[in-house]
Amino acid sequence: MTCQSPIVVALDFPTMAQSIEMAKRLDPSQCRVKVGKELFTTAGPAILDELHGLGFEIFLDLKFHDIPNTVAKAVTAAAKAGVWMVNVHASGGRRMMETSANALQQITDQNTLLIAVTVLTSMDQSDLSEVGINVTPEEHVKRLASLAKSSGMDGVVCSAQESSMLSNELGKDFVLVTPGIRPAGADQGDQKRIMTPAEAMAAGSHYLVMGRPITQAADPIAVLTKANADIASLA
Ligand SMILES: O=C(O)c1cc(=O)[nH]c(=O)n1[C@@H]1O[C@H](COP(=O)(O)O)[C@@H](O)[C@H]1O
Repeated sequence: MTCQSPIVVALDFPTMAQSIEMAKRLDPSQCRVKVGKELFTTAGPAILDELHGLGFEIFLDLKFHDIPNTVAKAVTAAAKAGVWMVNVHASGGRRMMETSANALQQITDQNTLLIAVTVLTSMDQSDLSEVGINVTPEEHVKRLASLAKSSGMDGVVCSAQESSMLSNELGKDFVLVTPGIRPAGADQGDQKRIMTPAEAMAAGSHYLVMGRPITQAADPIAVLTKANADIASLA
């Protein structure tokens, strides 16, 4: 089923049963889903089969960061499992990203998107300084995104606050995946660099990752429907 929406719902649940219960309330034409570290660690690859069986395209968000050979093997395994998108950390460097991109090119029957995480949306200037990076989040995102593009990545994960800058710098075809999406008035939680769904799309984001504002809402479908409507009204 072709998904009409840029929204990717993060199924950050502690059990397979809870994530499937949420997925069954969602419609694969209205959103994609994301399987992250918590769910994959508890449920294993079986969760991918279950969600594919429900008709969803899956972003497997395990943010691989290791030596080039290990990451290339991991993204290959993800592509063979048929996921729509998989990610690595751009800070793993050029050889890690190039080796992974080359490995995916060998798999001719899959078009899995390979995306690099730049600066996590939970981090701000002070978090970067503490790990020895003394430039603004925007500058560091730009540096890592340029490296990701020249290393063969299809796009990056960044905050929507950087989408406009990256779209101008790296072109409109370079895929921008933006978490830290908060409808007006929603709880910010641990996210620091945030935007609303409509603002993020207007800034040039291609895909919006939304977790708690949907999954923890009293009426998750209402929040998703409203976000899709706000985005559609931009067109
Ligand atoms: O790669 C990601 O998806 C990701 C990168 C990033 O920089 N920030 C970020 O929040 N994420 C993920 O996006 C989701 C955001 O969830 P909420 O904050 O609940 O909307 C979580 O599953 C995070 O793991």
